[in-house]
Amino acid sequence: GFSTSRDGLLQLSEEQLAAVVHKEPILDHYGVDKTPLGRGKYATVCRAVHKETGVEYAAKFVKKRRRNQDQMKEIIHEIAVLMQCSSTNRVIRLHEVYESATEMVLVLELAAGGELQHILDGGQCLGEAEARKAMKQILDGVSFLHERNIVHLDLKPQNLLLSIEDNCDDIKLCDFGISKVLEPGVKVREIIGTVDYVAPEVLSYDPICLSTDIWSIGVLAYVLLSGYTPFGADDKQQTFLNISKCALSFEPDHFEDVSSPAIDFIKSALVTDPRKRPTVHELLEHPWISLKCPLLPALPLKPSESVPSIKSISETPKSQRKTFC
Ligand SMILES: Cc1cnc(Nc2ccc(CC#N)cc2)nc1Nc1cc(C2CC2)[nH]n1
Repeated sequence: GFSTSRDGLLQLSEEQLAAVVHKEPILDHYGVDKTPLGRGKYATVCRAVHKETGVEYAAKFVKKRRRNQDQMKEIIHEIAVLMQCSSTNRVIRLHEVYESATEMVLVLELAAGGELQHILDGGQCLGEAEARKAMKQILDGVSFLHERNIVHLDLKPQNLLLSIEDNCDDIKLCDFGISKVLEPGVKVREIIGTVDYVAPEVLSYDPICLSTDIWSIGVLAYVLLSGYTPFGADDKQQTFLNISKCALSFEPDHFEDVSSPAIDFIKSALVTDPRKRPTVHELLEHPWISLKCPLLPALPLKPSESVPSIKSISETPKSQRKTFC
């Protein structure tokens, strides 16, 4: 088990840490690419190949000190969260940790498809079926976290990784660098996160809760379906204002072929009062995601079954008609 400190950070005992941290140089065991794959807030991530096995990973280099402040508590928290998430495929797996004088290096599962953001670059968006499939996986990952009282606080397309390039069949959450564990009675307030995805309570410095992630999920669905951010503006201040006022609009030409269940899903999450937002489990039950009605029968039907003709459907009493959607 892991203990939490007063500020929402998980802790590891000396033994737990010693069990995962290697003190020798990572370069003794891995070939690390010079060009980084990308940068988190305070980290550099490079492709790394294990010399003996040839297996590829993503090595995340995190400075132990930042602006002359010790960051070990925050780094240990990220390691502990990743260790708690080792039983779900919806979160990037932690493999090993290396420690040098100045850095901690998290050796993480490589998602070769890169960031979901990459698909959205150039103003692209996903088709509704793709967006639904992506959102279902993201909700599965977030429900795993929320069941453990972990709030991610930085859900955005850059932190959603694809196992396979341009393919939304296997999406993984990453970057728990600013996540928190919410304990009853522990007030966590953080003015962080990425502007476009941050919830109103973060801007007004009110306590953060699991529903802070639900707001970001609403923004994510809006972006995947339209390619636009709902509150984006030319400058940060205006974006903050749009978020605080929850100035939400659905431009007809950005949403013309988006279904009303999808619009309703977005509207239900983008509610100013965090207590009025659905939980992640309620979102998993939302008609857009759970697709309450049965899908069209997979063709071809068995020879014995004939597809009912329109005439026979109209003769079938309403109560006995199968609904297709
Ligand atoms: C092919 C690829 C391309 N670009 C990034 N960008 C990136 C960099 C840092 C963070 C922020 C973090 N953490 C998020 C995305 N990650 C990739 N694969 C990863 C990246 C990783 C682990 C998460 C680093 N596994 N596979």
